[in-house]
Amino acid sequence: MRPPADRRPRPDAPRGPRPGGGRAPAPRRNPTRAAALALLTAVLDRHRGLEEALDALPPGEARDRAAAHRIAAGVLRRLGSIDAILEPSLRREPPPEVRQVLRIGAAELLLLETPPHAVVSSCVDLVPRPFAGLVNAVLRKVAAAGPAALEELDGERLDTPTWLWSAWHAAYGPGVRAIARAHRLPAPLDLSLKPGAAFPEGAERLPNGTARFPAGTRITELDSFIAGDAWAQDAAASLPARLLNAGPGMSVADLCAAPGGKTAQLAAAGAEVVAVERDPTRLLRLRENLARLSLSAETVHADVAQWNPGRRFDGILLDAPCSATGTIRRHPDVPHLKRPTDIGSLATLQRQLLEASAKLLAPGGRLVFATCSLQREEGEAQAATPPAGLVPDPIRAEEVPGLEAALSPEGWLRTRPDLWAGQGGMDGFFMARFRAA
Ligand SMILES: C[S@@+](CC[C@H](N)C(=O)[O-])C[C@H]1O[C@@H](n2cnc3c(N)ncnc32)[C@H](O)[C@@H]1O
Repeated sequence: MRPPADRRPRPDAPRGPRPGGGRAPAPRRNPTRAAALALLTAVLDRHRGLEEALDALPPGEARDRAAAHRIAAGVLRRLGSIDAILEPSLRREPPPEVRQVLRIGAAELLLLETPPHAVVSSCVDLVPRPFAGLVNAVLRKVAAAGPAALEELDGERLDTPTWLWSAWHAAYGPGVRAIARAHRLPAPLDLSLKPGAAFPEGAERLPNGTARFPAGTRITELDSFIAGDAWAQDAAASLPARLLNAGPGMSVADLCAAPGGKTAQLAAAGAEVVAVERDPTRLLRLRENLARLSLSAETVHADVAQWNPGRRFDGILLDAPCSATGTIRRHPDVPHLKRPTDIGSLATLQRQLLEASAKLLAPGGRLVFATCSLQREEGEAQAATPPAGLVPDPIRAEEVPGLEAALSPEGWLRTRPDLWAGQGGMDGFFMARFRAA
């Protein structure tokens, strides 16, 4: 089907000195697409995080930010496929800004199915004049091919960087395809609730108690959030804190704690919690989150590797910094920002933090180690050699209803984005539990 005729002046028509004198006015840049361009340039050309890039957008209407995020996230999720579709139309590599605009146009035409007349001319208006004709011609071709063009590609493979595909194939075999497929969709909104809080209307109750809303739900409009009864936390992210079985009379150190989802769970369970975080801005956010929920915990600004509180704890939760490859559904910039070499240095840091944490555990106490990574170096390989003084305390099937298949023979829990696929999946986490010897 041919795209409908565009009544605007042809974008490649000369714009400049006009017969009557003076220059043609510069085309008005569509604010949503201009913002999407800023986001993609930040992530793909400057290697900045998508959230950080969103925060750096000039104050504009919320609608533009949300729509720009939707477009940019679509491009990041399907980057390999989009580039494969653009490739035959590009004789040479265009400047980065022009490539990003082409990707925006292609994502809108193929993924969001925005009508071509709304996409093509406003993408043309975003690029320098010499590239107007190219963008117009390429996007018209993409529009003519339509979304069916995507179906002819091996999108799962194309949209996954090779180093991640190889690592996941080695770890999960054919499961790599299901993981890659899960990364195409935005994650639902999951809420954890304070004990005794009413289950929110309209939410789906998952086997672990999480209240799940469809992707795109605005948390700030939900009654349980407004009432301070709930916080955003992926179903898988709610599991590590539960494995400590914390309650009144138990002292727990939540190490690497911000923004505090797990601190909130531990405090809500009645434990005496000390939350330790190295990043002062994130620590501030943790305090704000606890205040919003009317929960209390001691908060400490410290590097866990150096922290010496002069006491030991009955429970320790180490939710260690990691590559976050388990959260790609929520953070589609991750595959484009992380490098294979990051995994080794993060694994070294996790080891150091695990060794330091083990020294803080009271005799008989329990330690849970967790990362939101799908990489074995940041999970199974760490747990296979516990620090001195710790022995394995295998997680039992009855502790993780609905996730029995995710338990390894060693009693470690490995969640993946393709688990509970029919209900919207979950983040990829690794969890192992130990006891002080
Ligand atoms: C995976 S996030 C923690 C998420 C948190 N547990 C929650 O549930 O909301 C890791 C956190 O560790 C912090 N961090 C990284 N290295 C640290 C260190 N050496 N000491 C303390 N905190 C650290 C990061 O700033 C980040 O906030």
